[in-house]
Amino acid sequence: MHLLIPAAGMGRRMGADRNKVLLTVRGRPLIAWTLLAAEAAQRITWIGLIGQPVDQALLLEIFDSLGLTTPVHFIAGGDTRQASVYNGLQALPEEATRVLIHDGARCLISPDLFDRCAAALENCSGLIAAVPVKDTIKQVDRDLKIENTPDRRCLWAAQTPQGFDVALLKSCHSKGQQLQWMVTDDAALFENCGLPVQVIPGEETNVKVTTPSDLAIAEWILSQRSH
Ligand SMILES: Nc1ccn([C@@H]2O[C@H](COP(=O)(O)OP(=O)(O)OP(=O)(O)O)[C@@H](O)[C@H]2O)c(=O)n1
Ligand SMILES: C[C@](O)(CO)[C@H](O)COP(=O)(O)O
Repeated sequence: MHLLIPAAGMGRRMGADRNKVLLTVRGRPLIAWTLLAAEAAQRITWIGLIGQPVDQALLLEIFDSLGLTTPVHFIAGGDTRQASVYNGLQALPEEATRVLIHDGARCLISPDLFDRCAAALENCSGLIAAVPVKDTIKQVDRDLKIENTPDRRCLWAAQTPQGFDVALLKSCHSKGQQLQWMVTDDAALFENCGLPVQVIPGEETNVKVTTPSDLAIAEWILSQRSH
């Protein structure tokens, strides 16, 4: 299975002086943990690491230091996650018919979740990992007045990996560019095109490291694994 790892963000909400995937967690750059999980997965055979050109040398140094056996290719990212994934899709080998897309910032993923998503993608053209929400979710208006409380039984928090038929996803991304859709995950492009997306149970620990408190959470989770 081909895997694209978007890792070309700026980490604004982290407030760090560099791309947050380069920050150290339990002695390793955050992105190293993501790459190691992909390496340990049985079904990942190719990795496209999408990064900003300014980070290329350091990212290449990191995956060289890991001694990965899975082929890893650097792909230049874009100004948004959507643009970065678009670039990644253009860089896929011709033989790639299915692709998993996993946030570099979700460094706590287990190899098993990669493999479960890859296996499930053999039976559908679009899927996401997700977990049921635990909080009651409120939809609010611009004045933060509650407008609606959706039925929690129908609410799942989208994670990554997200997996798709490559030709269909390329078509949805192109339509999104033409119609100027701005989405925060690739599944939304599929949905906007009226294509089905299946939810696969994700992992509570598959958090997206976004703010400083997430770094502390990642440190703790990784410390529990090394016991
Ligand atoms: N132009 C971008 C923006 C984001 N990402 C990647 O998409 C994933 C999810 O994005 P997010 O957590 O929002 O990362 P940042 O955009 O770096 O964070 P922020 O929004 O706080 O700046 C991350 O692995 C990030 O590196 C990317 O490849 N290209
Ligand atoms: C793709 C994603 O991780 C699903 O929850 C999320 O939408 C990424 O959002 P971000 O703002 O780019 O971190």
